Amino acid sequence: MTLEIFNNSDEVAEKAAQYIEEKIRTAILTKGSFTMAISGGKTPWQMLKILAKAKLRWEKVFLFQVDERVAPDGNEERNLTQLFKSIEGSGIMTRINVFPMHVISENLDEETKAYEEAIRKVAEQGELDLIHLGMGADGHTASLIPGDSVCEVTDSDIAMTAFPYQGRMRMTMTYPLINRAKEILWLVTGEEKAEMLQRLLQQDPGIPAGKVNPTHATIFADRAAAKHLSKS
Ligand SMILES: O=C1O[C@H](COP(=O)(O)O)[C@@H](O)[C@H](O)[C@H]1O
Repeated sequence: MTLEIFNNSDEVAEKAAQYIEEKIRTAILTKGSFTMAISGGKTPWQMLKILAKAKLRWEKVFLFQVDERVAPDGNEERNLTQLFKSIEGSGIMTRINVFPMHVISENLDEETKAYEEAIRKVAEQGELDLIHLGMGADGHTASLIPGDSVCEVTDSDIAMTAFPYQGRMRMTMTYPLINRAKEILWLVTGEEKAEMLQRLLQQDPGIPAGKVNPTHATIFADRAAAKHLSKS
């Protein structure tokens, strides 16, 4: 696991966008396409806004969601709403292949299977080229929530949480899929994440983030999140 520390969250977003742009460029040149997944919350959107300005062959990019809240289409809490807001006006909207998690269906278990299949159709052996992850101040990542049995799922790539978290049920990528990714890019910013960043680096299995495969993982953090690190 590699750690890079930047001055602030704006710098993290800019460097992460540059990093992903380079990965996309190389993948398209070498194998013709790029498959990636993006998390939700608040951290990724600035990065995505910057990335959307890159001159790339966006029709070769397949973008999945790491997780989603069960809420109506267009709801501000939906990660998809924020994703679309981040790329609107950039000109990539009609070119990039976005795969929304369908969370307003009557049968969400069926939708989890359908999403898993959609990933397997475009990503060989269901291995995404890059998964972006964030981390909550409680150590959750994706919607792998502390104490929720969704963290124990090993036979599906996509699953529903057993309980609402912050008021919403969620659909999420599970460990098997996340841990198969060719590369993981963590974005961790803000002082409230400082303790969890230490635990992530120690691969502490007591928090959901600590159980993510560290082998091909890079963490981009800001100084606030990394404030304890020089002391440890
Ligand atoms: O609830 C969520 O939170 C985590 C962390 O979000 P962040 O904005 O604090 O980085 C996020 O990774 C996850 O996708 C999201 O649903």
